[in-house]
Amino acid sequence: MIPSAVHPSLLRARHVTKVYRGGHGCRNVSLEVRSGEILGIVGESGSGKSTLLSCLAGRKEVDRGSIVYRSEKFGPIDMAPGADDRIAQLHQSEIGYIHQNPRDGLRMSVTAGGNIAERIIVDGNRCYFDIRERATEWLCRVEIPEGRLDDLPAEFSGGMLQRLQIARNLISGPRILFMDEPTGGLDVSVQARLLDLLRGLVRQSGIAAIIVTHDLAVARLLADRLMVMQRGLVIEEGLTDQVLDDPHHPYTQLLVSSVLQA
Ligand SMILES: Nc1ncnc2c1ncn2[C@@H]1O[C@H](COP(=O)(O)OP(=O)(O)OP(=O)(O)O)[C@@H](O)[C@H]1O
Repeated sequence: MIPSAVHPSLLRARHVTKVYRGGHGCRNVSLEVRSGEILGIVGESGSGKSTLLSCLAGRKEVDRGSIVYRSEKFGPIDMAPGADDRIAQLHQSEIGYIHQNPRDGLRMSVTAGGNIAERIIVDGNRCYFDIRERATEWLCRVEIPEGRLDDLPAEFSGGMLQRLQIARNLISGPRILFMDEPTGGLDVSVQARLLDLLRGLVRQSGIAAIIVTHDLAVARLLADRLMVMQRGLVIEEGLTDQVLDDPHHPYTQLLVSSVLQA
């Protein structure tokens, strides 16, 4: 049962721990995210960022701790997988999840338009012209030519696939967006355009977001606050500029200086 006390945060995690057979996933992580706030989670490969993100989004079971999302429709929801069958509904409406590999977040056998429209169809919209119009509008917002509406994603470049995944997630007006290395695996120039686009869309809509990245430049551009992870633990957190310009923990200092030297 979720305590009935009302708290202003959209997402609240307490002492989240996920340990794999082979070792650490994430340990004892507590955080809060409020509406309109972008939290960055940074750290080297294997530090536990993706594990934490999956747990927070209710996609992975935790061994210990609690995660509560304050839904607009349902009120406080325990995000432990299986704890509440409304989590699946939230993933079609109030919650968005951007995978590093867009193929994991798209239906590759369905047209671009079908991919984008899925959430509004699930939401009950049955008007063909309206659905097509909104899908076209979102295709244009993510800078994909509207003539590609009926193409299959397999015919798209990596950057376009990622933009399609973003449109698919944002069309339902989610309140919180989880992003796992959204620009990973893309060329630098494609990355830069995608980041600009993401920043604009997230800021315009005022939604909360949690972005996992190993790239401090991405974190600097998108995040208001940062958490730095090492071996499953959060070792430093604060406002993004504060953490990156004046890192206190030796590991954060090393991360920042390795970028400066690159
Ligand atoms: N399904 C799994 N089974 C066992 N161990 C796992 C699993 N997923 C992740 N791990 C281990 O947990 C640790 C944290 O991995 P995780 O993928 O969360 O880190 P990360 O910071 O996101 O790294 P990357 O940026 O490389 O994805 C690593 O040691 C990893 O090998």
